[in-house]
Amino acid sequence: MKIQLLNQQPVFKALQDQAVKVPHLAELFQQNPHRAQQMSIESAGICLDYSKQRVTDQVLSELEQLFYQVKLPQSIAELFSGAVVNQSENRAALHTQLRLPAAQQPEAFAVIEQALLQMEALVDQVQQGVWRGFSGKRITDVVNLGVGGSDLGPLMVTQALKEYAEPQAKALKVHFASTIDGSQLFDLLDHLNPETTLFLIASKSFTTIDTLSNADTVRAWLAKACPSETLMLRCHFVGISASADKMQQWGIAPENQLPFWSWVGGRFSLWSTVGCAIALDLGMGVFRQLLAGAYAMDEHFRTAPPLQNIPVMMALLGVWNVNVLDIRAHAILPYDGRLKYFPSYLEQLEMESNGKSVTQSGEPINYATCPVLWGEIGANAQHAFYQLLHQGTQAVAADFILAANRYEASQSEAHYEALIAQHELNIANCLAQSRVLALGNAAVEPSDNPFRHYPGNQPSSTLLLDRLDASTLGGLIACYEHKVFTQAVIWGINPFDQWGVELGKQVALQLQAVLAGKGDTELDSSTLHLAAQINSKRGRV
Ligand SMILES: O=P(O)(O)OC[C@H]1O[C@](O)(CO)[C@@H](O)[C@@H]1O
Repeated sequence: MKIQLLNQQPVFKALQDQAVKVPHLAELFQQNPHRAQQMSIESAGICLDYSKQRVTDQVLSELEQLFYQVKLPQSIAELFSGAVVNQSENRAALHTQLRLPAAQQPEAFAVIEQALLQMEALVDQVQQGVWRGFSGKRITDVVNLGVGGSDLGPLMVTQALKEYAEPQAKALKVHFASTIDGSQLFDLLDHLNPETTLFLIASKSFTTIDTLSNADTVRAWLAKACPSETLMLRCHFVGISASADKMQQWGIAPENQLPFWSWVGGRFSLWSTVGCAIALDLGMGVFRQLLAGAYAMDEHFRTAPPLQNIPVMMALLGVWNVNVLDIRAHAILPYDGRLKYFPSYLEQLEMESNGKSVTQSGEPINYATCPVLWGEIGANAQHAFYQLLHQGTQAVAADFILAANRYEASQSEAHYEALIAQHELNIANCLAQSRVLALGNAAVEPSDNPFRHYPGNQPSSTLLLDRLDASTLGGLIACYEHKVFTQAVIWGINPFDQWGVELGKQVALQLQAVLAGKGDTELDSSTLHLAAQINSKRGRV
């Protein structure tokens, strides 16, 4: 089927005509004192305030028309129904099915709850000390070996929700190692005890060299300490993958395998058994609350009208910024130290999904798709790259993410009041930054000094959470997943494949041979010269 391109949609020209008509944000706020109330949507413990986006009522009405012209209602229904939305790989993308409450799962998806129960049993055994290492000692440390979607989600969630860890999970330390160079393992293995460490090998394909090379390194490390290979494999490795065969070939027996399925995309997989590290670190109850929060957002996405729909509005505003206002950079700015890894998580979710330049059916696209997306804890980034946001030459859109409530559990602690004061300071900083970015200094604190000139008019949205907990975090992640899907439909691309990462993997294999002095020397002079220099510096000439 030929996809209709965004710039061929009837309303696109009208949207372009609006670009020059939208006044500066300072003026928009002056014109309408109720702008923020009118441009806020709330659902599942999350409020999206998009009043600091450069839109008028006319633009919103045209974006709403765009939603219907690209047939988003049908596409959303198809996504949830398990239609083949990933056409280049001929697959459904059913991450939403993973968070449907068990009571509502149709028979065909009974495997989801079965896999969760299997994961729960494993988590219980490890947390209760029933699962033991080869010498009979209880497991004290778990290391998740995975990369991309098999690492970033669990890493981000465990960091974000540490303070909600259930009592039985607290004794266990969960670590993550992803880097192909082995540097994380190099640091970790020095401190870990082979008798008491369990490794989760998480890889959807079970072919990813980054993860398998880390797995081989720990296997060698364990083999030195453990007298029996069978015992080592049984007591120290759990495989999490969509390929039972490949896990088996590596040496992981069926009883140590946690399954998931080809219809769960890697970067959408934290809701599956890939979330095992989350359940081990925080408890199965927390993991189920995360699923419930995501489900609440799924329902909101599926049913709310476009202009009242948080993910849809985030997507439409993103398209307006990228394709009409020509803003090609997007900063993710959580004002919360617990969301340290949220920007990296979204870098994969958004850029691996929508960093595409051909349509679902393979025709080239002649407009921009995913912007460059990056981020950092907002208050820290104020002391790093905010200078560019305020006074640089790039237009940048931003998402500010903030929890209204914080430090509620530790009221009896002596330092509680000081922490509350810090939270208020943090809130004030978040609000100050989005205000200055939007309005500039003319409307805030006028000055003739050119060094103190802030042009403003940098658009941003604020995602205000009631509090950051498992439920709102689940909703927040689902919200970005649905934003990504909505944008992909508007751009006419497939968000569920990632062919762009394949060629590099292939070429790395060739280069391994070149470095070993065996490969084809028909390479570009830069690569050849670098390889020769590296070999020479390593004394391998
Ligand atoms: O889970 P796997 O199969 O090891 O893949 C890890 C990651 O590698 C990628 O395929 C990209 O190389 C990601 O899409 C994926 O999340």
